Amino acid sequence: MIEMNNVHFSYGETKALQNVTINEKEPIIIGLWGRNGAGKTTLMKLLAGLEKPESGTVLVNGIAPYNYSGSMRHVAYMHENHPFSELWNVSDALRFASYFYQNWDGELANELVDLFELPRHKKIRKFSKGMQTLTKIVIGLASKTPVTIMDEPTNGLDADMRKLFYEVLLETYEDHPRMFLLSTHHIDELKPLCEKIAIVDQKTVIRYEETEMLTVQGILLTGERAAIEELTAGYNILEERTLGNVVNVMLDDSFSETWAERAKAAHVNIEKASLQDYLVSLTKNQKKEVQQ
Ligand SMILES: Nc1ncnc2c1ncn2[C@@H]1O[C@H](COP(=O)(O)OP(=O)(O)OP(=O)(O)O)[C@@H](O)[C@H]1O
Repeated sequence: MIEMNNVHFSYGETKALQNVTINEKEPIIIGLWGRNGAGKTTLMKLLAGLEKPESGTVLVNGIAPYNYSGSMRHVAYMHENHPFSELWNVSDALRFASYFYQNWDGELANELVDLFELPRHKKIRKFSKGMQTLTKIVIGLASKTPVTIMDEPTNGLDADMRKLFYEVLLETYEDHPRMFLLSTHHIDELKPLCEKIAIVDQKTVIRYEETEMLTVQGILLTGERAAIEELTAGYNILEERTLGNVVNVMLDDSFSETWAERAKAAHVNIEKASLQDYLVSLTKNQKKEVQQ
């Protein structure tokens, strides 16, 4: 479904992606996580055919999307600044989308507009940020394109609407399995939906793994310095904080029963770090290593 091999891309003199390789054949939901400026948007633009790779190959559903007029049959990209015309209301946007997307599901689009309570005749440019996001969600889901890419799909949504979005995404995915690539800065909320997660950092994809494998990573240990040092000798410490006599560290290892027992025996408090905290520490750490 998506293939990126040794892809490099620059905006003029600014290198945005280097040596990116990510391949996925299955129609699964993928989370795309990275810090600001990591390269997520550029990666999505390359997959959507909005930019041409400087070198390397980009294929979506077997086609090279750049400059290919039929690319919208294969890939839909709902980006942050979606180009809604100033004149368009929701009905206009849905009508235009129905011309572009071969598998367009008008019935689903109308159901979602009602579900999200979007006013059909108000100009989209006058919508709140959350309402604009919901309009893009309607188009992305109803497009039923084999690869649907959504940039920060929960941007501006309140907690209720985020929940509703997760529910309808899963429902439409179950009815019509296809690939979704969803970028986010906040992985903990999105991770129950995602079978795999790609982590973009320092202009490349540093990890692409099953969500299940990633979520066990990251151990928080709190206790006296001597006990912590003995327990963690030989392990990769991602972050360390000292509060008087007490040290708190995050280890780059899988949380397990064995670790829980070792910590208990050493009178050290142990917790599983959240995936978000683990990824933030992991990518901070890589930054330090690069700067050295
Ligand atoms: N149009 C552009 N012209 C020049 N440089 C750009 C342009 N767009 C992005 N960049 C640079 O490319 C790099 C990757 O940016 P990109 O927008 O892909 O990151 P991102 O992970 O999507 O960031 P964010 O989470 O902040 O949206 C950054 O260094 C950014 O400054």
